[in-house]
Amino acid sequence: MKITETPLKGCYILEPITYEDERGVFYESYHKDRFERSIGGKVDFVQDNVSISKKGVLRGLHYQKRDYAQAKLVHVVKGEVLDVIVDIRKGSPSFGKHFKMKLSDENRTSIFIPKGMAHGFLALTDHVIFSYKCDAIYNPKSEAGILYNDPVLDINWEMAEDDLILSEKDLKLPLLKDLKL
Ligand SMILES: Cc1cn([C@H]2C[C@H](O)[C@@H](COP(=O)(O)OP(=O)(O)O[C@H]3O[C@@H](C)C(=O)[C@@H](O)[C@H]3O)O2)c(=O)[nH]c1=O
Repeated sequence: MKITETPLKGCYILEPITYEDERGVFYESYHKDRFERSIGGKVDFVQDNVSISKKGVLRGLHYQKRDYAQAKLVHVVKGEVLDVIVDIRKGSPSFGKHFKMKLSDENRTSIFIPKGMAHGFLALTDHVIFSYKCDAIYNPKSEAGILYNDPVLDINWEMAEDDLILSEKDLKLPLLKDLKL
């Protein structure tokens, strides 16, 4: 596994070794020991999630507050997404900055997102299967988020606004400046 730290401290890109033969492909999507050695710390994942999205679906930007803050290990099983991570850690030198990257079933790359980040992704293909591990359980009362097109974040989603599909909930998310962090 190749690991590279992104410009957001503690947020890593993980590229697995893949094995291809006449049957297809094999790779380890998660290996606890190697993963923890690579990031230099322990993470106790307690929930695995899968979402399936049509092309143009934008989910985000989400985080859970305080005691339910989640670190995530995200990965695309099928299709391609533009994955976006925003640093909302108070006092962080990269506060308000984002990192984005395409994740797909071709690059087979995962991103480790530490606690204190907001996360979202845009499905670039139909029937995207997005899979991720979380180190804190889902808690609806702790759910929070930031509006995907908050001008302060200046995220280029690389798709026409008219083609984006968002939930009612995500369209009503607040701006970064209005969050109580
Ligand atoms: C996230 C989540 C949702 N749900 C339920 C609540 C709701 O009825 C339905 C759909 O929820 P949402 O619309 O919040 O799903 P979604 O927009 O896919 O939410 C996810 O977005 C990405 C970007 C993330 O980073 C995740 O942490 C998560 O917030 O699933 C759970 O039961 N458990 C969970 O862990």
